Amino acid sequence: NEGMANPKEKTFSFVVVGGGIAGVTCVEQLASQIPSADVALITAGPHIKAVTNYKQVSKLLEEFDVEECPSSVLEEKFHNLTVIHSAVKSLHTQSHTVETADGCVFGYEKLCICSGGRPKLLTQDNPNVLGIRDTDSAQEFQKRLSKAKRIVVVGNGGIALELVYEVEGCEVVWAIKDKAIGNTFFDAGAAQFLIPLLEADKPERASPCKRPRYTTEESAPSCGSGPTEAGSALGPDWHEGIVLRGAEQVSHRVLLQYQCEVEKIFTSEELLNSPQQTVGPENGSWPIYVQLTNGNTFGCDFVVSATGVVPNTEPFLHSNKFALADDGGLQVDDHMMTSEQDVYAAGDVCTACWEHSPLWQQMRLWTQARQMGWYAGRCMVAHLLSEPIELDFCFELFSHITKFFSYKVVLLGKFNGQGLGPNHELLVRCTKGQEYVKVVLSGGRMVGAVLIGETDLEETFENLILNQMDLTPYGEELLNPNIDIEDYFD
Ligand SMILES: Cc1cc2nc3c(=O)[nH]c(=O)nc-3n(C[C@H](O)[C@H](O)[C@H](O)COP(=O)(O)OP(=O)(O)OC[C@H]3O[C@@H](n4cnc5c(N)ncnc54)[C@H](O)[C@@H]3O)c2cc1C
Ligand SMILES: NC(=O)C1=CN([C@@H]2O[C@H](COP(=O)(O)OP(=O)(O)OC[C@H]3O[C@@H](n4cnc5c(N)ncnc54)[C@H](OP(=O)(O)O)[C@@H]3O)[C@@H](O)[C@H]2O)C=CC1
Repeated sequence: NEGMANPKEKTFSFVVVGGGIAGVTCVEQLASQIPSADVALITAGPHIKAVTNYKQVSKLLEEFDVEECPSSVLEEKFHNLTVIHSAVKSLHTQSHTVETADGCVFGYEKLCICSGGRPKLLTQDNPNVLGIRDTDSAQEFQKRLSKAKRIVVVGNGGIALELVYEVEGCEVVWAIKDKAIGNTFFDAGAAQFLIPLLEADKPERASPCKRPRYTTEESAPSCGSGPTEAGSALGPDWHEGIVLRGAEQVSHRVLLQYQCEVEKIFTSEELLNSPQQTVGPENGSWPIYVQLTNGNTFGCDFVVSATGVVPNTEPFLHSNKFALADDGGLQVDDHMMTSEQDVYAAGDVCTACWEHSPLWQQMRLWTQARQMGWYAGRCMVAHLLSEPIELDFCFELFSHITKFFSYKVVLLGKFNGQGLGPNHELLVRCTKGQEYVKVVLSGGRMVGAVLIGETDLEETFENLILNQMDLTPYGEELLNPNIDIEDYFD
């Protein structure tokens, strides 16, 4: 048995792998619910992520800040917790042990894998194609941007939306596959509402920079050595603590390239060696060139591949038989259990494979990482104590609060009509520069909503979605701004 090659350092009741929001929330549950149980958090990065200023906005909507802090903060809070800073190299489910990069072996009764994800880059090993995930990659991006005149951003999800709005002083060529911006979060109508903000100069910030939340200056104690391991994912407002400014004296300059993908990425040397290449007027003067499928080629300082995440599963797969989902995540059931005995998973690394509520879908977000970590911890405790446990209420309805282009954005349920086919109708109310409200109705009942701006509708709409009331009699009055909708349904 490979796992027994090294002597076991210690056996814990619970071991959690990963110091991101899923792992830390899981550990907090475990350590607080059974104070007599030995709990270990094994994490590759030097810091851990902690949820602060948690606020329950409504039944399901939640808001919180995330702080990167030394693990001692957690150990001081929970005396039954040990934090081990080393990457898990292998897992041996037969012997219930994990082995870390520095050769230590730890036993577990129950294990939760919360190893997150990493950027799904367009190309690997190209120093001019960057992904943004953790503090180090954000700092590298910031450093490269400060000298850049033009960058190409590829992808149409969360990171791209944030970057194209936040980056100043640098031309941004934004290449997206779709007809409208922000396909993972909203539809063409919402995109139309937001587009003018990309064309205008950015308003001056009242307070230019908040306290930087993400720093790697102080090094945390580690039981391992070797190259820096990937840290936890960034999260809400990550860009507020750092200056995202290029080398030019401009505010926004975004050149959108719709409905295209990257055909080829090549260097100026490759360009000179293939004279048939058709490129723009700056032929040869950029470190890297991106040829798009729409026939346009752009020279740039570097490319940001904001093209999604891949679950971090590798160290756990070797010699185990984990069932994987199509997106590469560890399949988990409605108790956050993987296909291997006594092994649970939560956060970006897992794929929720239970039969979902008709109003919920998985998205790899802070909120879901926190909810899954919390629920996985509760399940692990319940199973250890042989107690029953039911799927948590938070998985009834998808809910997310975030900010794009400085607007508050609330997403509820099937906000983009996901999976509903043509069998749904939309009601939209839009006031340019102020708010965009979209409601998705199916069979006369509200199944989703997108709220951009200070609409104050989230709680009422959440209730209407949860209680599945037939709204047919109200018709378009539902969005009549002259009616106080809360009174309407009292
Ligand atoms: C730039 C950016 C902005 C984002 N903005 C938002 C936002 O505004 N709102 C939102 O809801 N979500 C946002 N997200 C998504 C959110 O950050 C993630 O969904 C969430 O952090 C996932 O948490 P996690 O704990 O599953 O994984 P992670 O945070 O990735 O943590 C994984 C942990 O596992 C550790 N690890 C990995 N492999 C090993 C190993 N082999 N051994 C030991 N430890 C290991 C890592 O060091 C890390 O500590 C953003 C993501 C990025 C990259
Ligand atoms: N405010 C928030 O809530 C934020 C959340 N995040 C989260 O962080 C994680 C990482 O963000 P991000 O990288 O933006 O991931 P997302 O999953 O949000 O978006 C990825 C985007 O890239 C597109 N894409 C995928 N492959 C290619 C390709 N080969 N060529 C061109 N486009 C491609 C996808 O299109 P398609 O879907 O059609 O494949 C999609 O538009 C996500 O989990 C995201 O939810 C990040 C920032 C902010």
